[in-house]
Amino acid sequence: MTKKSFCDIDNFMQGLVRRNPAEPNFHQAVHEVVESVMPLIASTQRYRDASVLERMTEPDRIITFRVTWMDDAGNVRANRAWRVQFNNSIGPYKGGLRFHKDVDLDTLKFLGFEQTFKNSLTGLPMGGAKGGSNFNPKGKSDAEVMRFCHAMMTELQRHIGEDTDVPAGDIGVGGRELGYLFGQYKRLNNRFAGVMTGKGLSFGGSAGRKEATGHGAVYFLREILQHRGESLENKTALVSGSGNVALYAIEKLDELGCKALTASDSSGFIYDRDGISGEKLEFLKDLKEVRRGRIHEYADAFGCEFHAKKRPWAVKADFALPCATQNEINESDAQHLVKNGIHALVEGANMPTTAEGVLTLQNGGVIFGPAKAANAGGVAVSGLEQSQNALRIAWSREEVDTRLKTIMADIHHKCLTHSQEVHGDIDYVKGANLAGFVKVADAMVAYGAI
Ligand SMILES: NC(=O)C1=CN([C@@H]2O[C@H](COP(=O)(O)OP(=O)(O)OC[C@H]3O[C@@H](n4cnc5c(N)ncnc54)[C@H](OP(=O)(O)O)[C@@H]3O)[C@@H](O)[C@H]2O)C=CC1
Ligand SMILES: O=C(O)CCC(=O)C(=O)O
Repeated sequence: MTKKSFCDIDNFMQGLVRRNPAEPNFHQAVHEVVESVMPLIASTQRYRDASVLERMTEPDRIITFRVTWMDDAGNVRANRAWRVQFNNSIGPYKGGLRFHKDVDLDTLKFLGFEQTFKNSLTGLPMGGAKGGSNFNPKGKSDAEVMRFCHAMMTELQRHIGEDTDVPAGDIGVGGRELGYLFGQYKRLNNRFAGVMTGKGLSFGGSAGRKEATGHGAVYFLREILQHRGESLENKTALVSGSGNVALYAIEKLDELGCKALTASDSSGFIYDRDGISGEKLEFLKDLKEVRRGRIHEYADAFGCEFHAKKRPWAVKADFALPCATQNEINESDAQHLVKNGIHALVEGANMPTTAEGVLTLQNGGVIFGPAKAANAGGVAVSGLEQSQNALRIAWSREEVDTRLKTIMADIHHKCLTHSQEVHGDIDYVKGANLAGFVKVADAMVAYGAI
């Protein structure tokens, strides 16, 4: 009997779209990877024989459940939640939980798929997963968020474990939510185990985890620049978002001598020509992490520009770090960035640039650092938190930071090793996709047809 050949990208994508209709984000994430890895698959018999791509694009398991909770007015409310356990070939499932009104299965499948490759790039033994709920934390009281988290963990706890699946935070899930979630796990199981990461420092969290994604993205940008004999000093950057990733990207940019000119939330962006630093950065952290206020309050307090309902990509700067959400840079935003001579764009958020946007940037000569590589610092320090929990020790902030820097440098090196030339420059997209793919694919081949 002759074997089927799946080495045609359009053919492969048509099949994927047919099997996963109405999931545009998932299609987008898969297409980008397939474009990078198909030539390698075409030339590698063992990957073709093992159908690695077909298996890698199908989640191992999707758990869907209802979360019932009570609001402050005594109304019973119901939300939908998911855990997408995508691939555990190289380690226990690992990836964040997202709480946002727009969360759906499409979003979580794209994120779980991306996570598999990102976790592989870190060099740590972690598989890929993602979860979350369409619960909207905006405007909810602490007590409502607590009741929602306790209700969600009442079901989720059946599916996770330190050697099975280890969730963490993502959009809408930070220190407060992780505390409520972990507390309920501990109560229901009577076990204090490393089943979640991003925990508070007093109950098993790692020093530096909160800062790791933002700091790591800037370390990745620094690696890109160092490779070309350049630096961050006396430069400027556009940052979007003002949540966990954005705040600590701004902090590290400032520390390394680069002014962050912008920050945003879903209501618009602020433009501070003097840069967000010192007491202004502390104000922004308090505004977003403690008071949960809106971004215009920064402009009100410091007299800078606020642009309602706009994104920052038309402002002139040296670098761009999108750190808010998926597809926040479209083709027209990318054209603005190219026109303004942006030198490099590094993705702090997951898939913040549309496929057309990526092409426009790359064709326009912008160095493009994709999310899988650039924002892997967060999950990498989550992996370090797992190690510390397993060993029942706690490393110092300096120790964790040193390891994070090494991991980001290694990821950069892997991208170089696996990249191909585009327009005489390094293609970090291909490099990251290939490096992430090979490790997972080799493990799948080793297991045989399971
Ligand atoms: N936390 C982590 O460790 C990691 C996060 N990431 C990715 O980074 C990105 C940001 O996550 P994180 O900082 O943790 O999340 P947060 O919830 O802390 O912050 C999210 C920020 O993005 C803004 N935002 C969210 N959705 C939208 C939208 N649809 N349009 C405009 N702005 C929006 C939010 O504004 P508002 O409050 O108004 O909604 C907020 O400023 C996500 O893509 C996430 O998947 C990647 C790796 C690790
Ligand atoms: O720390 C983790 O486990 C996951 C972080 C995350 O969700 C991500 O990398 O997108």
